[in-house]
Amino acid sequence: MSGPLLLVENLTKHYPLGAGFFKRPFSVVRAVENVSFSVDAGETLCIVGESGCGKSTVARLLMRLVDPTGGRVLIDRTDIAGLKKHELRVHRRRMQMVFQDPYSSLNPRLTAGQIITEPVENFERLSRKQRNALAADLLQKVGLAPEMTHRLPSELSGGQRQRLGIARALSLKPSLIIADEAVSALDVSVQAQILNLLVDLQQQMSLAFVFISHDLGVVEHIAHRVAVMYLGRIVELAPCEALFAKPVHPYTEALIAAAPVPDPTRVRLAVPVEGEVPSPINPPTGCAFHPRCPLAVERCRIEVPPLVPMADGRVVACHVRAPATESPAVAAKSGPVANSCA
Ligand SMILES: Nc1ncnc2c1ncn2[C@@H]1O[C@H](COP(=O)(O)OP(=O)(O)OP(=O)(O)O)[C@@H](O)[C@H]1O
Repeated sequence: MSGPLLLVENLTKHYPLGAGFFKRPFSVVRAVENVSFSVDAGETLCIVGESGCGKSTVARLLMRLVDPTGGRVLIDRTDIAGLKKHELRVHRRRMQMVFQDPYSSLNPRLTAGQIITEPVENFERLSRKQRNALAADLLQKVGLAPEMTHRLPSELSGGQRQRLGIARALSLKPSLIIADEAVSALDVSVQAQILNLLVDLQQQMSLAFVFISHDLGVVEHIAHRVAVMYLGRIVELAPCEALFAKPVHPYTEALIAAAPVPDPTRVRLAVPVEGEVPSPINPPTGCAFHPRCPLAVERCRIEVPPLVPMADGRVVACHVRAPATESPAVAAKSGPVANSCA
């Protein structure tokens, strides 16, 4: 098959707030604005950004758990907006979701074996023998012992529960997994085990991931490419190594500067960004980052910067660092740092 597995074009989601005369909303939350990206088979795209920048809304739009205000999502060139209910159900086999909190997303009354075979049984009848064989295979794939099949979620550790969530997501043999803060609730050592598991599974099964996280340490471990979101928009999308070595957008630079640095030899970048993310109900004019940006000029207050392609394959929306009218090969002022991208 040619072309990307997932193609997202100008995706927009405005949530109406309240209802006045003629059911007109009082205002809207501009959760996602004109977001575009693609993901190839076997690739991991990470979406990062501070709380409230629209990451989870993108995940929900990809799964069509909410309908977009504008734009479209194509999986294998099929626009998911055009699918009827039964077609969507079949299509959803190809995309599965792994959630942040494996405890609340797993039915506490079902055993591990029932939890992981349930998605398949929604589509086809399985004999007891087939069910047991499927459960054993999936448990083994995610590094859990076959004896776990009779355990309830409450009898498992956080890491084991997340492995179970991953096994359930794998049961329908998807091409794409959307993981929303899938390791955020886990201890750092367990996080590393789950991330390594995801990378192994990706290699074995040519899985693609859209991996949503606010933790740059996690992102650096797993990403092939990274999309940085700020107040509903992508402000930089770059190959992982390039992004960590030389962030171009001042917001990306500030996020990396604010992240804990486990390696003391690693150079810290500029000063962390100060202040809060503005409200998506009444976002700033021009570049939404300008009130917090140390580089902001008059143009930033007036015009929304377009995403400009750079020479190294990234796109950046910044009037100062990637002006639309100038040569795209504008380099960030920060020096390179060591990194460990996937
Ligand atoms: N159903 C909804 N109705 C109204 N506003 C919503 C709804 N869901 C999300 N929002 C708003 O949309 C914005 C983006 O939320 P979203 O959950 O996508 O952000 P996020 O980056 O995933 O944040 P976090 O990391 O805290 O989960 C926020 O301002 C949020 O309050």
